[in-house]
Amino acid sequence: MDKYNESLQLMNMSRVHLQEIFNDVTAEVRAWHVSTSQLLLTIALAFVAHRASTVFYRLYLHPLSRFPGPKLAAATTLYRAYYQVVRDGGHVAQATKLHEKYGPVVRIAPHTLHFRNPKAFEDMFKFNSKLTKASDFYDHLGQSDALFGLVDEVAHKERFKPVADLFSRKKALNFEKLIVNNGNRMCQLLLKKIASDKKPVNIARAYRAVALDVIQDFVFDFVPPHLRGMQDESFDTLFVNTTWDVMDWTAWCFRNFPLALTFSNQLPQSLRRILFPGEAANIESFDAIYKLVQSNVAAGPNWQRDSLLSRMAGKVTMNQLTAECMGTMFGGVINIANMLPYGAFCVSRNPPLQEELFRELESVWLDPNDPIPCYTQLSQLPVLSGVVKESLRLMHGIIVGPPRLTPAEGAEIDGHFVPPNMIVTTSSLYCHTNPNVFLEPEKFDPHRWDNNPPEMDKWLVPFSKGKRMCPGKEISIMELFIILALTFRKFELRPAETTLEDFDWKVYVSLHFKGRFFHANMTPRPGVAVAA
Ligand code: HEM
Repeated sequence: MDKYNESLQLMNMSRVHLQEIFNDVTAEVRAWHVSTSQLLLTIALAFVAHRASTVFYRLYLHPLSRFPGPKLAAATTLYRAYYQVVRDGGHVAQATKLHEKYGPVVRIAPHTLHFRNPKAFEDMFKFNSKLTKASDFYDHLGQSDALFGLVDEVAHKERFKPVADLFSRKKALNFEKLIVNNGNRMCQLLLKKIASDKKPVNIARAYRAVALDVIQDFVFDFVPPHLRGMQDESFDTLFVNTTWDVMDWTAWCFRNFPLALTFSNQLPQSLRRILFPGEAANIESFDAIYKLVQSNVAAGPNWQRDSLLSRMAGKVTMNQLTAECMGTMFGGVINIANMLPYGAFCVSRNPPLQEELFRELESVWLDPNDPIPCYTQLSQLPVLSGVVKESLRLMHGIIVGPPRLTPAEGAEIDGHFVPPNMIVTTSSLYCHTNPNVFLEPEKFDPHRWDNNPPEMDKWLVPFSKGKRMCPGKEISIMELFIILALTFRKFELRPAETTLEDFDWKVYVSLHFKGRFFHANMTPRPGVAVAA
């Protein structure tokens, strides 16, 4: 609400300011005895001349003009905007097509080069890279003043300090109990649902809800029941819905046309829901998270547990704290809620693989009503490890790259010198589908990971690489192991009206499925008991 009022106030101030400028200009013009039509014509001609000279500069004189690519993309960002907004997150697919035509490096926007060779990923994200985050990408996500989007390395280091060891491997292991508790609750709710309703289960929704509750336990000190993901067996709750709904074309629209955001800010929420559904969901989440942060902070400093919020409260402003909590909450849900249903679908559509995984789990976990074996033991299981790695590989993590800015001295990327202050980008997609490393790369094949081939491990990069890689890697991998182990030890799944085409994706920050949520007929394995 504060954000809304602030924007309204800003708009009113700009309106008054514009009116004053208009009055001044009109008075000046009258003094010169120039007619309004003459003035408008002059302005229009000046505008056209300015645009034409900009296009000329970009095409023939710009530091990137020697790089190949469509002329339209070199001339205007509208080319990229078209694929992002109108073709609904289709720009990575288009960049891939452009690479087929123009080779491994393509100019996809006036100041941006897109690279395809995995070596470019290595050069951009190596630990000592001098490239920095490209701010416009993070600004439009509302993360410019949060860990995810802070460009300034010193400011980022300061912000990360209080939470650094919360993400460490040792602390991640302490977090295992919370993941197991949430996973057990998901299984109990699924059992209840199956017992009361013979229809296929929307397991994708259940996975989104469990991922949400796990990350909430990491981020907040406490979360009231009405904001949890797993309130009941419908898994149909505010954040379960908004973490899905925010991922639509509106984010790209506001990135390319910031005025659209100003316009959207003037609309009542009901109209915004129709015109800009993703942004409406964003506002709903922001307001709810802001209040949640406020109530958590008010309850401190006698925190119930060690959390991102308790570590940061008092060290940053309320707006910064809300952006941190929101960014980490969404980051912790969106990818895991892609990987779990995709991995579970690929296993369940392959009955011999499902049986093999079940037998492997049964060998270390004889009675399904006993507590799940510890993560260290699960992580030694080869079939389960292969399933987790294939889910990570084929869902790609943050598939957009994300974009980086070259330093003052320029940078060498995949053998090309890129001048200073240019944006360079690539995608984990090209590392994960490189046929020289992954034979038949499109195939979900957990056994390709038998014997842990180091070359394949090196190119598994959904969490990115280097000093700004994902600090939530350990927690995420542990979560995938535990939730998939619970699923396949306790249930047998058969896909219901879900096909591989439902997992076709478009691109926002991570990928977003175009089809229906994964539904499965779920049968409890023999001996699985519903808790009283
Ligand atoms: C499978 C799940 C996940 C994937 C694939 C993933 C992927 C990524 C990637 C690729 C980045 C780097 C983005 C960039 O370069 O701008 C990133 C950053 C980040 N991730 Fe994750 N993430 C996942 C889960 C999580 C979880 C569970 C948490 C929190 C517990 C988390 C917290 C963060 C934070 C705070 C950053 C910003 C790091 C920085 O710039 O300092 N992520 N994530």
